[in-house]
Amino acid sequence: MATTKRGIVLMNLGSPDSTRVKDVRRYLNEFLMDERVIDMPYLKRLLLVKGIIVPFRAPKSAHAYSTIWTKEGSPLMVISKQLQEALQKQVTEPVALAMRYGAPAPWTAYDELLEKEPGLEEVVLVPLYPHYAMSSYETAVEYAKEAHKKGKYSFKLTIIPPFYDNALFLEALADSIKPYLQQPYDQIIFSYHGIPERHVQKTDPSGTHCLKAADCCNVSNEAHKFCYRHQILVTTKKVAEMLNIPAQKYSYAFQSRLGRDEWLKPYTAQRLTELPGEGIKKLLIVCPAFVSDCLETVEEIAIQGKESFMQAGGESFTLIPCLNVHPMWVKALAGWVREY
Ligand SMILES: C=CC1=C(C)c2cc3[nH]c(cc4nc(cc5[nH]c(cc1n2)c(C)c5CCC(=O)O)C(CCC(=O)O)=C4C)c(C)c3C=C
Ligand SMILES: [Fe+2]
Ligand SMILES: [Fe+2]
Repeated sequence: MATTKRGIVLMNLGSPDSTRVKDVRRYLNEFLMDERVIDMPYLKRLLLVKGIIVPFRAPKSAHAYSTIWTKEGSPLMVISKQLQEALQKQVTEPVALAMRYGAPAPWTAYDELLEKEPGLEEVVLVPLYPHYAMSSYETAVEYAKEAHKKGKYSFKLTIIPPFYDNALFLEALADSIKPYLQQPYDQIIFSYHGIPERHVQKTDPSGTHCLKAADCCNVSNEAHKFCYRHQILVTTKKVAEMLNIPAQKYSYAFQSRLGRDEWLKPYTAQRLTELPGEGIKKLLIVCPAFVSDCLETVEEIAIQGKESFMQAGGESFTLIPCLNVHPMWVKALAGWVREY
């Protein structure tokens, strides 16, 4: 029986090349000039990003990165490479890594696979995002498709869909949280990267359901295939059920807001200052929109978030690590690649 010669590309977001302001500026310019991240007409976006956001943000972000940077690079890059190596041990197909911003670009990953497997017939692309958002999953997929088309590669590109409700992902996530539930806690927050509310409406193909219909995310609808809010609610509810966490002991919130637009609510930063006043003094926090620890978990939550929670009267604050190279997560990836 002839088998297809396949390769795998794991695709994550990417980090700056270093913590130097110049490198962070270049990274932020590429990231925020993405029309799926800052969805404005080109000239308006250019003025806002290059004239206002990046000049102010780059030095601050560079400092934030410097507090979490390791000898090998940013946590996101280091962990993504570890994941690539761990998956490579489980599958016979060559595995490469690509990033949406910065290096390695998708074409570098394609070329690397072709070098290892010259007769490559199919590449399975795994965007490392459990949930659909135009600013994460969609932009990564479109970028990888564009690179495939421009490079006139002859192999077929197969793309793994968002896996927010996939049993293997949920089981791995639940397993990673479980040991932390042994310690005394008042509540566990599922904190997801936020997005502007406008983005949720933009990805609704009907234009009439998301954030328009009553209780939209809990009423079955075609739009949920692209609805970030619906998908994070499903992940939260299913994991809480799997771990028997009672309703009053868990909640969800959205972090990393940028700018003044309305983003999905509640905001994690605000909840962290309110919770101690509501009697929630011992907090667990998990960030399931990220499969690898990164600036947004290690700096924003574990450093800044902890500080504001403790200053508001909190007693204990524990960040549960992302899936990173959890054996069940690596196994899940290997299984999907076999299945697709
Ligand atoms: C989980 C998926 C992500 C979504 C959705 C997302 C949306 C989104 N992000 C910004 C702006 C920034 N995000 C930044 C960092 C960052 N974002 C994600 C993931 C998602 N972003 C990750 C994994 C990271 C960490 C990268 C790392 O190197 O560790 C940053 C850069 C850092 C900073 O200056 O804060 C920005 C800027 C917007 C505007 C947005 C939706 C519109
Ligand atoms: Fe982000
Ligand atoms: Fe929805």
